[in-house]
Order: sequence, then C-alpha cells, then structure tokens
Amino acid sequence: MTSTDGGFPPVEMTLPRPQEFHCKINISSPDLEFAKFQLKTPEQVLITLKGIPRPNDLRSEFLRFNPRLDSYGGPLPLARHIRTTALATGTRPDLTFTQLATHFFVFTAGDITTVHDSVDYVVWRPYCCLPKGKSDPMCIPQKIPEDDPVHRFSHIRCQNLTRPITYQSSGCVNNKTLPDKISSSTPTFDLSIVYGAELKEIEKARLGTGGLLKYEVDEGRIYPPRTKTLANVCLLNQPPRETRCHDTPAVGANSILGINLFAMWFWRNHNRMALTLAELNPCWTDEKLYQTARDINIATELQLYLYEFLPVLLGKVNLLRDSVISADGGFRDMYDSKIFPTQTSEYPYVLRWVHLMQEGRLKMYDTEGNYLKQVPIVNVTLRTGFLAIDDNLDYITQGSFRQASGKIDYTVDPDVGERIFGGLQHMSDVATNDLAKGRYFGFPPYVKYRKFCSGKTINSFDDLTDIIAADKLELLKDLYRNVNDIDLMAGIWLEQPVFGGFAPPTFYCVVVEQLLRSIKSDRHWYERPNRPHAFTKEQLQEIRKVSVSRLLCDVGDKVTRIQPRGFLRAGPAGYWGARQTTAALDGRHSTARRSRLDEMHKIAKSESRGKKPLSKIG
Ligand code: HEM
Repeated sequence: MTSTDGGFPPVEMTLPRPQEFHCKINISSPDLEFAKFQLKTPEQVLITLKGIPRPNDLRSEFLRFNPRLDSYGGPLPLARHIRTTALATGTRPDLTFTQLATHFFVFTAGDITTVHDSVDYVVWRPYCCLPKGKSDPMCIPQKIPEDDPVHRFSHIRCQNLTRPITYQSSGCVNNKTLPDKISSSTPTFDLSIVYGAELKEIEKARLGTGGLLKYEVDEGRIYPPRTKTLANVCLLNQPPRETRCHDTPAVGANSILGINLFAMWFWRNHNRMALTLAELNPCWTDEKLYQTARDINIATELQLYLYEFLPVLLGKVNLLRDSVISADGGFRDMYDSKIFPTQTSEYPYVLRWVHLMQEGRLKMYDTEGNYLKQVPIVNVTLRTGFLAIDDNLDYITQGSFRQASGKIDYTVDPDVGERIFGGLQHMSDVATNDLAKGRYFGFPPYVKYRKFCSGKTINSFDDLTDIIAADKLELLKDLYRNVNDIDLMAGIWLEQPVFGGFAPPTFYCVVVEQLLRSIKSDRHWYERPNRPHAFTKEQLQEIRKVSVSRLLCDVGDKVTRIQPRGFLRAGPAGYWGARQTTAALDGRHSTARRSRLDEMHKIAKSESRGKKPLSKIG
C-alpha cells in the first residue's frame, strides 16, 4: 500500500498558481533598475556559484531535470535511506541557541524563498503516491524502503513530493535554458517577506498617512490586518475560534511559525519607527516617513543577521577574516556594479541544513518563566489563528527566548523527520526532501563543492578525513559506492563544524559566498555611505546598537525581562557556549584545536581593535 495524502478536504488557495505567476517583475525595491534582475536570463542563471564548472554530462541531466546517475551508471541510493542512515532521530536541547535563533533564521530564509513548491505537493498535487501520480511528470514520489527504521512498522512506502517549479516550467523563460527555481521573493535581503515583492501589494498594505502600515488592535495586541474571508492561506486554522490570518503583501508571512512571528514583529517595528520619525520630523510626508521607516527596518534585519546571529553560528573571527562583517563598525562600501544581485541556487538549498537544529516542541512560558504547555511546532504552520487565542502569542514569545533550539549534533527531531506538515500530509520527512531536491536542482556532487570551497581535489573517501569524522565517513562509505557520488546535502550533514562556529564548512562556504555577493551587489546596502538617502554616520551607529532582545522589548508581547542576547540561552551556557563553541566544550575538538580556537578569539579581539590583520585560519 502507499501513503495517500489525498484524504484531506480540498482547500482554496489565494496563492497564484505557477501559470498565473507569469514572469512578474518585482518592483518593491526603491527603483526598477535594481529590481529588474529578479528575472534571470539563461546566462545569468549560469552564474550560479560562479567558479564551479558544471560538467557537460551533468548539465544535460540538469536540462532534463532528472537526478544524475552514480559513477557506475546506476541510480543513486534512495534519499530516505541516506537520511535515516546518516542522521539519528531524537531530541536534544542545544546549550547555546534559543528557539528565537531558529525562528529568526527561517525568517531570513523566507526573505528570499518561496512557498510554491510546498504548496504544489500539499495542495495542487497531493496524489504523487497514487496511480494518478504516475502520469504527472511533476511528481517525484520518494520511496520508503521496506526496512525503514520507522516505517517497517507502518504501511507507508511512499512520500509525496513534486519537482521544483522553475521559471522554465512556469513558462517565464525558454524551457531549453537551465532550469532555475522560481521565487516569489526578491533576491535581495530587503524584508520582502514583510513588504512583499510587488509595488501594488505594498501600496494596499499602507495606511496612507504617517508612513504607517495598516494595522488592527485585537485584545490589546497589534497585528497586521486580517484577511477578509476564511478562504486563505492559513489552512490549519481551527475555526470557529482560530480565524486570524494576515492580509500581508507576502503570503509566506503566514507560514512557518518563526516567519509568522518575525513578520509580525517587523510589521510593528515599521510602525514604531514611522511614529517616532513623525514626532521628530512633523513636516515629513507620508511617503518620506514610510520609506525611511522601511529603510531602518531592513537595516535592522541585516544588522541582526550579520552581526548578532551569524557570528555565533559561523564564527565571528571567520566572518571578519572573510570580510562579511566589518571590524570597526563604521561605514563600508563594497558595492561592485558588475556583480549581479541574485541568490545562488545553492544558498537557500544549504539553508535546509538548519532543519537539523529545529526543535519540534514549541514550549510556552509565562512572563515569570514558568512553563505552561507545549504543542508540536509542525502543528502551527499555516495557522496564524492559533497565535491570537488563549494568550498564545505572549506565551510563545516568552518561550522563544527561554527554550533551547535543537542541538546541532547530526540528529533530526522526530516531528521534523516524519511529519513536517503536521496534519497536512500523512507523512513527510523534510530532511529526505532536502536531500532529494538537491538532485532535482541538478547540483554537482559534494566533492565539487569541496573543491570550490577548499581548492582541494577529493579523490577518495579518505581525502575527507580533515572535514568528516571517521565514524561518519564509514556511513558515507556504506551509502555511496564512490566518493564522487556523495550528494551535497549528505556531505554537509556529516561534516564537523567550522572552527569557532557551529555550522559545517561547506554550509559556511556557500553562505559566505552568497552574503558577499549580496553585500557587493546591493547598491542600497545599509552600510554604504554613497547610496541614495544613506544613513549618516551617527544613524549607522544607532543601527549597530540593535539587538533581537531590544526588538522584542520594543514590539514583542509582554516582554519586560529578557537576556541581553536573545538568540543565546540565558546564563553561562549561552554566553560561554557562544564564545568558545560547545563543540569545543563537549570534546568534539581536540585540545590542539581548542587552543587554536583560543588563538582565534585573540586574533578576533585584536582585529576588532584594528591592530593586526587577520591571518588565514583553518
Ligand atoms: C518549524 C520549523 C520548520 C518547518 C515546519 C519547515 C518546513 C519546511 C518545508 C515543508 C520545506 C519544503 C520542503 C520541500 O518541499 O522541499 C522547507 C524548506 C525550506 N526550509 Fe524549512 N522548516 C522549518 C524550519 C526551518 C528553518 C529554521 C530554516 C532556517 C533557515 C528553514 C529553511 C528552509 C529553506 C531555506 C527551505 C527551502 C525553501 C525553498 O527552496 O524555497 N526551515 N521547510
């Protein structure tokens, strides 16, 4: 028998179907010249991770959009088999990060991604495991092996999944060109998850006075306006009590809990900014107040991402070395008009690694820190209405900075690994999808990325020992017949963390490549002194002071006390964990490596005082 996800009632969607998605140009950025790049020409698509040659054979696979074969001409191992072999299932709290960190990370991912692919198999093609799926070329059902550790005991032998929707399959771009996944978000970090990607949408969301966005007050809490009908994207709302769903320019703002929370907080923050600016500048027009508040809001997101969150995940010293962050806090101008403002296909892809640090239980606390209750986090996706009842929003907010994230330890939470869509799919393992989707994006094997990142050619499994621990290498040898067959995601899953941080080195490499591309290609980048309406030096210094805890005190619900660094656990664990990395503390690094970490921290300190140039590390 196969799993049947067709048993759910038909649902109405407001999301445009791919046919209607047709080649829209994003014009929410301050000028069209900047925004027109959202539509890529085939040549531009080829820029993806510039430097990695796509071998011809791979390229033709890519064109057909089918997974490559292994080195011996056979099929690659089943994605679910790789996932259940490579990763353990379980829950362990992290000592460093809070849930707020993963909420924020998924929010920043939402700024550049789209929900179309998920909607495709959940709503439009729920039948890929049924006979009907056989005749639909978009279906790529994932086989569950007979000896699956979980489903050997169930009847489920198939997981519903569809191919990525591309600009080519949507008819936007000639389908003889390289397939490129569509995105309804803008490719720049510009809070398009809050402001949307289309001018007319954001115009609808503006109040028209004081630079404000429309808002509603409900039981003393401020929300974005609600949708007018119940036929909306909040598919898991449980009426009659749960009816709230936000009529925001980006539908993604109602999706995964973390996105939902931060979209609300940034919505409120916009209005807080606009009100403050209006008080200080009574003569300013609605337009000027709106644009300035938006600019500050975007700068706030970027400051939190680059300077508060990523330095802990990726290692501050590494980001300084690679010029992702500035050492002195002043202006910096890395703009290069020759660099194309786009996202590589790999950037959102590798972000999926973060699913491993997603905690499945959503714990709620009162303002005194007393534990109250919990729900599976996967049950509150597409369910904005849940936040607006029983003071849940207050309790979830409190929980966000009290509860640990999932530990970064080669483990996937049981809910994330079995039922990522809560009640919307019979069974869905997002980690299996993460691996499988890489094949349908046509990515080269993992070793090519190692070459790109380290310059080293990998000829055998043993060439990976400096980056993958011996026991994990054993797993890879069991799974793949040849080192050249390893999937990108499988390699990333099993790497040891980067020195001074928590993320795998290949993840680090792809993320940093993207961030530099974003900083250099965005002429509205907030740290630039030479852009239209640039911040003054003093204004930039104020932006530098933002913190996620400050944001929550300003716009969160009933946040009166919070640790200074809300992405990190309160107390010594969060503080020391972040400084020395728990990886070092729990023995994953040898004494030699630990002293290297200490050395790195010393270098970072002297660098931030501007005294000594950074040497190349690791
Ligand atoms: C409750 C937590 C989360 C849920 C329920 C969730 C769910 C999902 C689902 C269902 C998909 C689509 C999988 C597919 O069809 O291939 C997805 C993709 C993705 N997720 Fe998560 N996720 C969560 C947390 C996170 C976090 C913390 C991040 C952090 C970066 C993240 C980043 C991504 C990215 C970048 C994608 C790909 C999106 C795209 O390609 O357009 N997710 N997630």
